[in-house]
Amino acid sequence: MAPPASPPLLTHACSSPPPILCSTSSSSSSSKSRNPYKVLSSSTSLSCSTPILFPHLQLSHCSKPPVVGIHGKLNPRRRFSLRLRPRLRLLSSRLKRTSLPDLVEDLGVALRRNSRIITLSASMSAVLGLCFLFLKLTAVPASKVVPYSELVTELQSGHVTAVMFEEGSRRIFYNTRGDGRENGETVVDGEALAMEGRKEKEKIGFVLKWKYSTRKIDHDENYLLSLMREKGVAYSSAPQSVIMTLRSLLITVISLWIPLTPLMWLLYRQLSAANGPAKKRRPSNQKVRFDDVEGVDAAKEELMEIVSCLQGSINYKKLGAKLPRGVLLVGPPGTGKTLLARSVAGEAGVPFFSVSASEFVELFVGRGAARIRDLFSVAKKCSPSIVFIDELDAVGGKRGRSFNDERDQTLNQLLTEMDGFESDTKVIVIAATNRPEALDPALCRPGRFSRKVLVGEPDLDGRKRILAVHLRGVPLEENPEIICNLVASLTPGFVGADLANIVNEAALLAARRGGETVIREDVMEAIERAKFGINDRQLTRNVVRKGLDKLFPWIPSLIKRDGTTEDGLGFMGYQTLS
Ligand SMILES: Nc1ncnc2c1ncn2[C@@H]1O[C@H](COP(=O)(O)OP(=O)(O)OP(=O)(O)O)[C@@H](O)[C@H]1O
Repeated sequence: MAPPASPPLLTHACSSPPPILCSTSSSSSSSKSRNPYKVLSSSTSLSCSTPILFPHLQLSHCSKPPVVGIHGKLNPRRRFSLRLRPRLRLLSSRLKRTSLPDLVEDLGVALRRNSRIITLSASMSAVLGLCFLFLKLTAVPASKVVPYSELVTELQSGHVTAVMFEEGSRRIFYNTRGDGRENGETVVDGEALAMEGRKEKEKIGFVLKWKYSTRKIDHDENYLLSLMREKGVAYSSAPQSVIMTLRSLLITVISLWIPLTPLMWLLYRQLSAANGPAKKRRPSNQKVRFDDVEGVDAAKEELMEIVSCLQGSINYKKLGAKLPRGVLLVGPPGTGKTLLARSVAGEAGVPFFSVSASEFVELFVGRGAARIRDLFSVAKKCSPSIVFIDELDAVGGKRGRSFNDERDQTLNQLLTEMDGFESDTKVIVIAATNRPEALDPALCRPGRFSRKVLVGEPDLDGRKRILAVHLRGVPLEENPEIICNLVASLTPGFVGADLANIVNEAALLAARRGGETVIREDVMEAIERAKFGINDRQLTRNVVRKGLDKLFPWIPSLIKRDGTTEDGLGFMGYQTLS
């Protein structure tokens, strides 16, 4: 990737040294011409004139030199700088490079991709906006809340003109002389409106007209009523208006739901993820054929028979036979079990449902079983079809070994589903595992995974044929057959995945070289990489000596500089012939 063109180049020393990409003046001209950016090791120090690329990387990793103030004190302001200027410059340079139509197009693509999230957020915002509008429109100036004793005092002094008890709550509203409502007109108006049950809007006006409110004290009603009768105060009771009830309900809901929303969202995600695979599971059109899988002839033959049964070229029903319900592919990793299953689907031309057993491992008890149910119901609808379960041991382990109830339930569901096929339902379950010994015996009984197919490591001939498959699209300098023979002879014990990787590595090495074809050296280097890994460090005697010295510093050097031990033996303690 080309580095950004215009970000400013910062120049300062770097005291903490994580490797960063930068150009250094110390690099030799030859290496510079090939790779202008090199990784700085901890020993490489940057001079003040060292231009540093990607300032954000550098700044986040390196501590700046302390900025010393006039009195020799550290200037803390500089240390916590947000480094806005370089960031703004970077942003503006990027903006300059992008045109308006591009931006509009990008925006359109982003909107289309996230249309579900956008619709959800828009509707949530609209609902919240409506709630807010409702609360705003129905907001009324609240009556002044006073202590109960004040109401009693005002009643005793004869200042109270009218009292109203709110039904279904403990609130008491009242007005006093001298607050503009003493002539009783408005109060009576409000009371009258409430009593007559007129429109809700007018009822709000009723609440507005009460200047004070207080909370009722239990067992004091009799005293309060006698006091009001004695003073000749008009008193009444009224229910809370519908709008006010709605309002308080809404406030309660919002105040409860807003903190709960993140939790609900997490729960929703978990549940929807649980439903995901069944929803998403669509029969895939397999392009893999039996020709693409080599070196596992016995397994191929077994599976070819199933394909013939599915296609109807073998009339197994005539002799009273039943189609095998399950085929278990057993073998070491990378031998082509998944590839074989895909080729079965490709050859049979039937829908293929591929799933990894770990997808059924769920947090909530019963979710894994539900997924299995969904998967099989879809597969049955699309029959004849093939269900492929990779790494079956993730759910098919022996039951009752742990307290993992969820896994046991999932396995029970799988057993039930495999039992539940009617004899004419053409759904074949192919499963793959590297650990057949870990499987529950119930899975392997006849009627479920009755057919076990061993997919083993390929022999010399198998390796040659696998290589030929993977070298089909690779331009080689030499005859492919020679390369196949060479690689196959050098890679005993390698499985299909290893061989595919060698071919890929060789092609990558050729591309790195800038070559048009893959040459023998690329292939040899790829084999070396596959066998020994990528490591520049040669295991010389010196390196071994240093390593041993580091591990056992208290022991006097076991190996001399010439590679022999004190007693003249080789460094591993053996007398060598050389
Ligand atoms: N017999 C083979 N013929 C051709 N290619 C093979 C063969 N075996 C493996 N490969 C290559 O290796 C890749 C990985 O193989 P695959 O996923 O089928 O292995 P697996 O046995 O299912 O491994 P695991 O048990 O780890 O899931 C395949 O995509 C294919 O490119």
